Amino acid sequence: MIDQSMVPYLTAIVESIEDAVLAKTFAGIITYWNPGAEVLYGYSASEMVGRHISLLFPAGLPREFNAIMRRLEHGERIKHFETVLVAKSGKRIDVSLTISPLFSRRGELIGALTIARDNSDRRRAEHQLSLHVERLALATAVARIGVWEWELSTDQLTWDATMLAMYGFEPTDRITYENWAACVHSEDLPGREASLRRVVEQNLDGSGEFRIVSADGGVKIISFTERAVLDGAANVVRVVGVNVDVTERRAVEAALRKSQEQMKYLAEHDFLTGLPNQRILNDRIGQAIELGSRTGRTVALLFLDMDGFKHINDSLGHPAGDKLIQSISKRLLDCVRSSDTVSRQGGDEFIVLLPEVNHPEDTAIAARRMLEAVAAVHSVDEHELQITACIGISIYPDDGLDAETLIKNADTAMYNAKDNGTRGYEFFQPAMNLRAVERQFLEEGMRQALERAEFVLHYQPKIDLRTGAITGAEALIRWMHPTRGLLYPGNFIPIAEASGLIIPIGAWVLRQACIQAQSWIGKGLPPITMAVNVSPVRFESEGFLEGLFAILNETGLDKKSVEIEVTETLLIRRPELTASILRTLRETGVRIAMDDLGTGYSSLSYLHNLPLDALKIDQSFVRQISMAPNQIGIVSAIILMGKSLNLKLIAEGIETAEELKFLQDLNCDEGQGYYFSPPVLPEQFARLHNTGGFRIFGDAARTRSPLNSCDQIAREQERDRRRLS
Ligand SMILES: Nc1nc2c(ncn2[C@@H]2O[C@@H]3COP(=O)(O)O[C@H]4[C@@H](O)[C@H](n5cnc6c(=O)[nH]c(N)nc65)O[C@@H]4COP(=O)(O)O[C@H]3[C@H]2O)c(=O)[nH]1
Repeated sequence: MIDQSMVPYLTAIVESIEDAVLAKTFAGIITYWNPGAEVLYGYSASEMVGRHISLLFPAGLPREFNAIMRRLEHGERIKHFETVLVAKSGKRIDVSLTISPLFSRRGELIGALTIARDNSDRRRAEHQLSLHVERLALATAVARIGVWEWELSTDQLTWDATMLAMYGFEPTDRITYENWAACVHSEDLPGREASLRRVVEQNLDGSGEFRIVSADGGVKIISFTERAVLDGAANVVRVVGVNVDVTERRAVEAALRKSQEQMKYLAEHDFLTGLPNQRILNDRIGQAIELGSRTGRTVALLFLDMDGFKHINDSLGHPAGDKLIQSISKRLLDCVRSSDTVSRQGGDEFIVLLPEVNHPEDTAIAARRMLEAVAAVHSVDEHELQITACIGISIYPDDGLDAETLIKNADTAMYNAKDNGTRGYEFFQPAMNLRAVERQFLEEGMRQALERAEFVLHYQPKIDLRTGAITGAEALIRWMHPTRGLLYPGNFIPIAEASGLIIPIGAWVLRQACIQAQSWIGKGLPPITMAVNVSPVRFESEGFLEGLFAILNETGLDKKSVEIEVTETLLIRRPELTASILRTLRETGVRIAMDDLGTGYSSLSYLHNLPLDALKIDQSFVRQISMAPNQIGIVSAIILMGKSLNLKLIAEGIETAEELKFLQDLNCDEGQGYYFSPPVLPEQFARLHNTGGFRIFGDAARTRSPLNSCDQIAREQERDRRRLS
């Protein structure tokens, strides 16, 4: 029994605790309601005392109520009965109830005392936990993370559904260590078992990758992590682990790696030939220089450029041009060692790096080998193509200490090789740089020379070698350079050709020559043929014919009075195109002369296929008449062949009476040369023409030039020329 004196204290305790305390009769009528109950349920004591407890029940009496009452009748105390009650606000509250029976003095059950504790927070926490667990399960399923446990005491393996699916097991299959081991790739099993041993025996975490082989032979790559679970005495009792199927990820990574490698390759190699590009070449030159500076070895750089590649590309199309470049690149690779680098600079340019050269002269051997390899016939589609190349060579350390200088100097040497055109390769010499600067200077000047009217034409008479009459004039360009004085074509035409400036310059020459011829006719001079040199570059340029006809129409000169002098190189480079352009020209009446005959490499035999009017015998052959009489057979042969093709023969550069006599004897039709007159200004030419030409006697030795000053002019020009070259 409770000491009555304690009642106030007990009441104070019950009134002050946070838990809800209520007393009710056996019939369920509330007889006591503490402040904690007011807070929990929202009802005040006055509202609840005398009311039935079922007011708090969500939907009538809970099923367990009667059972609880029975247990209370037996004097049992109900602990932690969890249920849901409804507060005044209608909110459902999770509560944990402790219900104690209340007996009368006579021991009859008269009611119950209930202590309710708000369980909402704990429930929420539990709910959150179960959500986490669910999410984790979902995440492991989505991420295809398989989870497993190995209970060491029972040797029981537990796998989740992802694990089973990963290994191809059915949910009903019994998983044993042996089943698992049978799935592991035989090469990886020892490693896996060692890892498990380390976990079990040494409590060391394991992780890594291994392969499993499915029943159909498919291989999966599995990433694993495993760890020991310890008991209170730090003994390993369980091993838990996760498996992730990373097969696809590894495949994607491999594909990504491959595409990155491909991108790197493309960034460093020429797409057409697969050769290293400029970037890699620069690196390799840098490495070679570094090595060379330590070992004292020389490094050689060969700059190759194809001759006339553009024409092959234009006439046969880019696909054929590309195949030719590929064929050339293979040949070049065959010429060098694996330690050498062949790189393509774009277009038809290649650079070959020989990182270790004992003697610079050895490079000449390599260069000759490359020239031969390039020159051999290339089979491209149905075509048998031939192409030549020029090579410029620079040597480290003599010609430069860095990649840029070495490349620039090899390039300069290559241009010199093109100009000299004999061996096909040239070693760089410092003087070449001066020439390159000079070329640059002239090219820049030439760009303005047309506008500033710095070009002039001189005219050299062509003479009928039987009568001495002037039959024509050859227009020859000169450049009145503002600081250098009079420049001859040899000084600037090659630069104009290389830069393309020859196209406007050539058009100017033609227009000027036609205007001059018209002007002479206007002054009453007998009509003559006006010969104009046409550079191969211009001849092959787009719109050449249209431009030429436009000028002829514009100036009104009779087409039959115009003679185009073309060189043999055209025939070698693009025989079909050349023949077709020449035919069109010829049909309109324009005359065509083949210049510099015999200086190129063409076979004379195909000349009969071309629509020619005249052959010009180069002055080097004419010179042989007086300088090497034993070799004059070739002049006779050219004349005889020309005659047989019904072509007019014009000898160039006649300087002596002896040469003239010889040519006359061979029935050469026409000639020009200092013996008669050098190229002269238009007024001088008009005066010459006015006199009716030259008196030619049967005895050539007595032939006289009508212009006393001719010898003088020729001498002065020769002097100028020597001074300039
Ligand atoms: N030693 C010697 N030389 C003689 C004699 N008679 C004439 N010559 C020179 O020989 C060259 C003949 O011209 P080419 O063979 O057409 O050779 C020309 C031609 O290929 C080219 N050329 C000249 N003018 C033009 C032009 O307007 N356009 C183009 N594309 N080329 C031109 O420049 C070359 C050189 O022209 P030039 O310096 O004017 O030199 C001219 C002329 O002055 C002689 O008896 N002895």
